[in-house]
Amino acid sequence: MRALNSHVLLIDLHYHPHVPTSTLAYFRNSHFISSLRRSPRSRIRCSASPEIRRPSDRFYGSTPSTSTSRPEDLNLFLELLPLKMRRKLYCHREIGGLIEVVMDLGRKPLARFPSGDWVISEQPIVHEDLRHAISKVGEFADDNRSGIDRSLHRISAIRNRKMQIIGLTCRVGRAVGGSAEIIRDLVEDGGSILVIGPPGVGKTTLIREIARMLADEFRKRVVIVDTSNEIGGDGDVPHAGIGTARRMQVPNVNMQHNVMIEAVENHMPETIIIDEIGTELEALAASTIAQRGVQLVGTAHGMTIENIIKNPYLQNLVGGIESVTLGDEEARKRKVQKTILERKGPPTFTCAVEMISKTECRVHHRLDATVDAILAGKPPLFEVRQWDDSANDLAKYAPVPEENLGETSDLTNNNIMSSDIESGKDDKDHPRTWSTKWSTGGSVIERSSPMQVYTNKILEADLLQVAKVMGLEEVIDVTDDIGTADAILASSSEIRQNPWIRGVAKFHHIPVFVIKSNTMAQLVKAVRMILGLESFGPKTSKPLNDCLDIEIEDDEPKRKPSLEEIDALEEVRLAIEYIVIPGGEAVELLPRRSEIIALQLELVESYQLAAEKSGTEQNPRLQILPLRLNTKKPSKTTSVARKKTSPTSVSSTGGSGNGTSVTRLPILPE
Ligand SMILES: Nc1ncnc2c1ncn2[C@@H]1O[C@H](COP(=O)(O)OP(=O)(O)OP(=O)(O)O)[C@@H](O)[C@H]1O
Repeated sequence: MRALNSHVLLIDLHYHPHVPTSTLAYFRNSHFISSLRRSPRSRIRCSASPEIRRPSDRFYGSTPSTSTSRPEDLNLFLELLPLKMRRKLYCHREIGGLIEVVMDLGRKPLARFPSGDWVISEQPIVHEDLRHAISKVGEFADDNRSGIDRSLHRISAIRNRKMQIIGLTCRVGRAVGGSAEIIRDLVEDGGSILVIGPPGVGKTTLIREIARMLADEFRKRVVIVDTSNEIGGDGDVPHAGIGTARRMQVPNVNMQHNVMIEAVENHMPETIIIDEIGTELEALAASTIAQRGVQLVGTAHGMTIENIIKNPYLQNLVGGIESVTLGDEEARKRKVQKTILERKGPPTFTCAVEMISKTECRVHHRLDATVDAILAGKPPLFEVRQWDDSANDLAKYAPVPEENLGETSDLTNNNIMSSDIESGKDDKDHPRTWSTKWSTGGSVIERSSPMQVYTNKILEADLLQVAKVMGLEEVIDVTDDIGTADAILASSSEIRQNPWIRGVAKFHHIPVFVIKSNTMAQLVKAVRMILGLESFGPKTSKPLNDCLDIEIEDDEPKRKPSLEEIDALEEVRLAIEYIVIPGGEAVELLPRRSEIIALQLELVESYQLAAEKSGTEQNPRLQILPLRLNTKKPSKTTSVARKKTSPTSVSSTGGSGNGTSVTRLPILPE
């Protein structure tokens, strides 16, 4: 059951004038930035019900969402500081958003706020200040971290070579209710979620709230593997911020992976929450857990998925990578180099969230697709989400991939959630809400349902099957009613024979997508073009009186001639250039398959010579005659064939009158 059952879901697709500044900063130097700037983006806004907002408090008011930490939690934190420093800090207007206090021996103490650092006192820290702070916290574990009993604060120590503490980083921990609203749909979906982001961006706070949400709202059996007691707080009774989730402490950091496995084996969890997966063993333990069908929510340090892919210890989290050497044929088909990188196996996590700030993130709905795209050197598709605390509003931006930009001007505002489409994801929160606008002749028809395609002499079942394989069955459908169709899909022969299709298309302002053959490859391309996932290419005829004709070209690379073909054509060339033309004699060629004979005939005709078929039905062959053809220009295919066989150029040195003789060629060198 959803806790925020009064959520309002507004689907609002339009050009959004602003991209959040911090998002832009994050994407600087990235090719995504251009697509974010240039592309029309779809925006989905989800407003949460007002109940989740509580009256803001000076201590918690400046934070996004709502802190569920108690005021005494902050008092516990401030007690770490000597009285004078405490008083000064307490008066700071941003005290509610305090992130950390840094105390280094012999240096001025610093307070870190979201707005920047602030010097608490001009008096440098002395041993006594450090001793005071240390006396208020528990023992430091072997990761040099400690906490304050029943609070979420984290105290990390810096030691000198004699192992004496000479510096402290004291981080304010707080449970922030509502901080997981930004990815509520992912949490609810039940897939495993990898959260990555730079230090201090709010990963621990986010997964703490996810743990609470899953345990309290979705009634799941949640076990937190709490390596440095950061999620559930210090002490044996966990902090209220984790709700009814259970917490397992870890005696020392090197045992984190053991405790992860132990959690699955002993406590029958449905979800395991783990902060900071950082070693190969932990990554392996995570993948073991995922294989046992347990939902996993974990964090790792890194800015982007690419960082994780490049990290040899964490690679396993995204399925691992391996280099593969392709055969010539395969490499040509895929249009890639022979040695490529590929994902080794399925990633441990279903989706990934790259945290940009406490209120912004990038969601990769399908981690496998993202990893594959990165390995193939293509931009991965993701969704940018931004939580607006003041409006209690979630905005989702889906950048259109770069390759889809630029050429779709005739079908403007073809706004589709491309990342979701690509991922084949069926968002339960907003099913069947693809909104498409076709702009035709100045009038815009708006619709909020799957694209309706009218097919002509193309099996509907074929189209639907292809859409299904592509994971796009939710966004494309077929219709019998051409008047309500968004697009027409027809074969080129049909279009030639039945010009009425164009007439109707023109009348209803519907684009016509024309395929040459009913192959899967052409249908895949057609589906992508209809949905605006692929540009139309140079062959698109511009709108003729509002009717847009889009010819779908074959992606197949032009086939190289086979050895047999080269051999047969070379035979023709030699016969013509050595015997037929200089000697004026007919030449009978070797028996060949009829397709090859057709090619030979084309080449003969390109020399403007006549030929006739001879031989038996089983062994057909061609005879080149020393007779000149009157007209016939060399065809395109023939000229290609000629190039392949390196023909010698014909010199026009004269010719005989009655059309039966040929121009003689100079004698060729031996
Ligand atoms: N949504 C939020 N609203 C207000 N404060 C937040 C929010 N998320 C995190 N914080 C604060 O930001 C600071 C850093 O948060 P957190 O410890 O969760 O970051 P982190 O990414 O886990 O850091 P690290 O990687 O160093 O462990 C903490 O003081 C925390 O209270």
